[in-house]
Amino acid sequence: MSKFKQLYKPLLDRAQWQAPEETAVEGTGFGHWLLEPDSLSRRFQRHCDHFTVSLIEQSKLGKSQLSDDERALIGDVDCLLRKVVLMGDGIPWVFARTLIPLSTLTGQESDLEQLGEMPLGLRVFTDRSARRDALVVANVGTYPEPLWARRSRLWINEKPLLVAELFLEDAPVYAKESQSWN
Ligand SMILES: C=C(O[C@@H]1C=C(C(=O)O)C=C[C@H]1O)C(=O)O
Repeated sequence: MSKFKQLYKPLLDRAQWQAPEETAVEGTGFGHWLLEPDSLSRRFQRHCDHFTVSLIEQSKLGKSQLSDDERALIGDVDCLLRKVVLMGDGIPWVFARTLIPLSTLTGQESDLEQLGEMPLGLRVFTDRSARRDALVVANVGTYPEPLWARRSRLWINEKPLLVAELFLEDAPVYAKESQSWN
């Protein structure tokens, strides 16, 4: 099992998700990253010379293994599970876990199963129908070091997928300059 899965999946599993307005993230430097409505991948590309995705795992997840939260957001459906690490200039920035209902992997979206190390967001957000909702955030760090995560539902051609992202220690979201609006 990769160190990323061993280290980071438990952190996402125990996240106590909150709506952004219930937290103090809005208007902060890191908040602009956590609340990014467009593609995070596109934003990361602007903050490094070489943005890459490393595929950690891709497998089928039976509907019985969904959490109640997940089931409420994407339905009681079998899914494709995709786990990746997003890297800027080779430095791990985000651990991401995505649930794509098999019913979303149909028609024009059947290619999502063969993404490999192509960033999911660059594929999804090229579609004019793409939108993000149900965004929640959580601090899964240990005081005084925050470690922020977010989860949101993406829609493409009115079909959902659920993305959870853990912003790792070296991500630009924690950089001093991110305190400015950008
Ligand atoms: C949804 C996006 O895609 C990003 C890339 C992912 C992947 O390649 O699996 C998963 C989550 C995101 O961090 C995005 O760019 O906003």
